[in-house]
Amino acid sequence: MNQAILQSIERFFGTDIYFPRIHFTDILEIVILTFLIYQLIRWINNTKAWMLLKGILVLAICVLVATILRMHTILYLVRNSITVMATAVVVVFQPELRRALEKLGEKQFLTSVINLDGSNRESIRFSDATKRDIVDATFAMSNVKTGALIVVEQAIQLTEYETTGIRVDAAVSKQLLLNIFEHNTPLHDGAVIMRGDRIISATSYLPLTDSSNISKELGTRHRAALGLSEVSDALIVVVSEETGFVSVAQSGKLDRNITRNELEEWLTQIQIKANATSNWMGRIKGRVLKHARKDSK
Ligand SMILES: Nc1ncnc2c1ncn2[C@@H]1O[C@H](COP(=O)(O)OP(=O)(O)OP(=O)(O)O)[C@@H](O)[C@H]1O
Repeated sequence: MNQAILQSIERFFGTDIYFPRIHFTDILEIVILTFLIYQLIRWINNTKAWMLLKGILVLAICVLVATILRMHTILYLVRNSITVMATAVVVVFQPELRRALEKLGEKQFLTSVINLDGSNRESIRFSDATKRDIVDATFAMSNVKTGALIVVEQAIQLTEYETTGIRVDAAVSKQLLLNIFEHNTPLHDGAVIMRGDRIISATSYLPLTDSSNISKELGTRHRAALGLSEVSDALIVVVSEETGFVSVAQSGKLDRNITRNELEEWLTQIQIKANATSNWMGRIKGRVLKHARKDSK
């Protein structure tokens, strides 16, 4: 039957049709390539590389036109300046390239897929009481226009940012958050980092985004929130000192001027995600332990 279909297709196209055999490794290769291309497109979209890509496209069109019209001098110049241009691209995009390599080096890229160091997933879950405290404190500060920057850590550990601030290690409460961000107190500057139900640090310094998409009216507090969201999976809550508006940054995007219900929704989403990861890791750990026990008998 299949042979008959193949023959009629061959007759239709008037040529031999060759269907290669597909192996498991081919499928794996397709999956890996799809994942890498997707990550590359996301990276290009979130950085200045998008502008570079547009520049390269314009240049490619110019070269094509020059080739069609046989403009030899232009083609000669393009041929001879390719090495210089490639070096210039590396120099101009050095911060982006460094960040991409750092991401790989710090295992953040891999830990976002699997937990390599076996760190306790449960520790990143937070309770409903913590969620309520964050929302209450955020909107209490919003009402009186107290600036705040709250980082809710997820799967990627933020140790390098935690160490730029002052260690707190205290249970989350609305009162503590209000106290930390109170004007003219030693801990009010910078960001608070939360892990699970605990505040682990205050006055932490976060990396600033250099994205040109962010509104000009937003200053460094919002730039810091967006910057951290570009290099980690954390959820960052910002209260503007100028307007009292509450915004949330995640995955390189800033959701501005959100309501109380929307903040609750954002926090519930990551709570659900943390639970799912924890259950998934728990199941794998359970199976590994079961096998280990069986082997030792
Ligand atoms: N890199 C950073 N990491 C953590 N916190 C930062 C960072 N940069 C600035 N901040 C915090 O932001 C404050 C300055 O906010 P700024 O007025 O520049 O920002 P903004 O986005 O306009 O916010 P606002 O609307 O609250 O004024 C600083 O006092 C500091 O607490």
